[in-house]
This record gives sequence, structure tokens and C-alpha cells, in this order.
Amino acid sequence: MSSRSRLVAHRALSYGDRTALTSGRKTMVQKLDDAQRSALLARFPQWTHDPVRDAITRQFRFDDFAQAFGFMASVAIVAEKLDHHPEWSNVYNRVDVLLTTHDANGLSERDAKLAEAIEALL
Ligand SMILES: C[C@H](O)[C@H](O)[C@H]1CNC2=NC(N)=NC(=O)C2=N1
Repeated sequence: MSSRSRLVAHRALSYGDRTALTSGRKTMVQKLDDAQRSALLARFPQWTHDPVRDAITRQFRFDDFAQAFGFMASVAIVAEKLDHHPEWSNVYNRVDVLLTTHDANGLSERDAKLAEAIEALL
């Protein structure tokens, strides 16, 4: 098998897996109501509510770039597993994270799950 065929086969498999993993998630995700949003913020006091985006944000600081990027790599793996991804940026030892659910146009239970998983990495 040529290296090009292997690449294409790998890609096809990846897409197949992804379809299988996500095909059970066609239901609309519900935006949190006010009580649920308050509960979320009480549960994660280090996170700040962004009312414009209906998102939660947190800034993480590490000793250096290697630690910051290691953290991002760990979050990326969890995010991919949850099929829920952060909006973020990194400058040297700093990582700015914003969580919101694009499919709901605001916070949902998925953001709570991802925030919980991120906190568990620290
Ligand atoms: C098709 C796939 O399930 C969706 O696009 C997922 C991927 N990751 C996501 N991440 C975030 N933050 N919000 C979403 O609505 C979202 N949707």
C-alpha cells in the first residue's frame, strides 16, 4: 500500500469513527435557564460569566510555556472525547479559556461537563 493510500484510509476511518461517535447527538442541546446558570457559577467560583456571549471564562497561569501547552494538550484530548471544544488563546505561560455551546448559543450542560473535566486536570 502506498503511503498516500494509507493516509486516505486513515482519514476515511477517522471520519467514520467521528460519525459513529456523534450520530447519537442530533438532539438540540438546551441552553441553561437562570437557576441552572447560577448553580453553574456557584459550582465553579474561579470562572466568570460573560453575559455578552453567555459563556464562562477563566485565565490559567503556569510556570512557563511548556506547562501551559501541556495543559492545553490535556484539555484538547478531553474536549475531543466530549465532542465539546473550548475557545481559547495562549500567550507564553497564560491560557485564556472561554466555554459556551455554539449549538445552543449560550451555556449548556456540556460547558459544565467540560469545566469539570478541566478543573480535574489541575
Ligand atoms: C458536530 C459537533 O458535534 C458540534 O459541532 C460540536 C463540536 N464542538 C462544540 N463545541 C462547542 N463549544 N460548542 C458546540 O456547540 C460544539 N458542537
